[in-house]
Amino acid sequence: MSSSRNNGLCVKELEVEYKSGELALGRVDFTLPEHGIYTILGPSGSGKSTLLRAVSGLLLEFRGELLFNGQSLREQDILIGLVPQNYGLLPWKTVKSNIRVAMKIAHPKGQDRRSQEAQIDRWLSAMGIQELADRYPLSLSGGQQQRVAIARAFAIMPSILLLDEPFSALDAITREALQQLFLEHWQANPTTALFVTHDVDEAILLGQKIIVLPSNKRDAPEIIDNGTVFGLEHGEKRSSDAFFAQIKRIRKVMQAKW
Ligand SMILES: Nc1ncnc2c1ncn2[C@@H]1O[C@H](COP(=O)(O)OP(=O)(O)OP(=O)(O)O)[C@@H](O)[C@H]1O
Repeated sequence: MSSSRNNGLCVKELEVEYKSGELALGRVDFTLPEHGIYTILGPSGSGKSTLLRAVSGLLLEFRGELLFNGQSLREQDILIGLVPQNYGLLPWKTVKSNIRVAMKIAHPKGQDRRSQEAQIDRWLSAMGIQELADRYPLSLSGGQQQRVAIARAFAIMPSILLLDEPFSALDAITREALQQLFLEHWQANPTTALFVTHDVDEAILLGQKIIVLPSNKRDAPEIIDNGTVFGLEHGEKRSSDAFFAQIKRIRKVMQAKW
């Protein structure tokens, strides 16, 4: 069971049906290697958030199996970070306290107070939001709240990081800057990441593979290898031939399956 083939997050024949009988997520099968990053594209309602909720442990009823490094995900003490669509910040806590609380929950016997505070400051500054440390979430713009949510997700150092359209509220320039920032931090602090997006460019820029969910949940998802683009310098990806070839390929899949 410990062969390298099994290393990472294995999503095996996962299917989710709500009590109403509605299929929320058609069958999905993939293995995301440890410290790898896959992006997930799909039309509205195709089950992208449902997939993340099942992996995160928020959704307990599903068919299929979730394994991490060859063993059931639920039976292991694995730290999973989730950046939900609505950021999930506690409105009654300041930015700094939001991160502090998450770190305390994630690592109850963790660092002493001084190194914890230094760690929080490091993440706030990495996300360019140190001046917001004492503000409350509701006084921040959507983009600022997204930065806090991402800083918090990285600060707890999860083994698995799940991101549900984390850059959706951002203008194009800020979005590009945060994509680069996100990749830099993911490379420096490797974690196994699933990144949901509506944006085809973003899926190609950030994923080693791209999982395209179909609108008909009886159809199989398409899993597209994106190693050629992913291996390029981030700043060179958008202008590469490989990037344009991927856009064409994904558009074809979207025309057939959306
Ligand atoms: N709690 C629930 N009870 C019943 N059905 C649900 C529930 N949550 C989601 N669904 C249904 O499951 C399906 C998948 O929803 P999900 O939110 O995962 O889609 P999505 O791809 O993330 O959509 P979007 O891109 O709009 O965020 C939808 O048809 C939705 O209506």
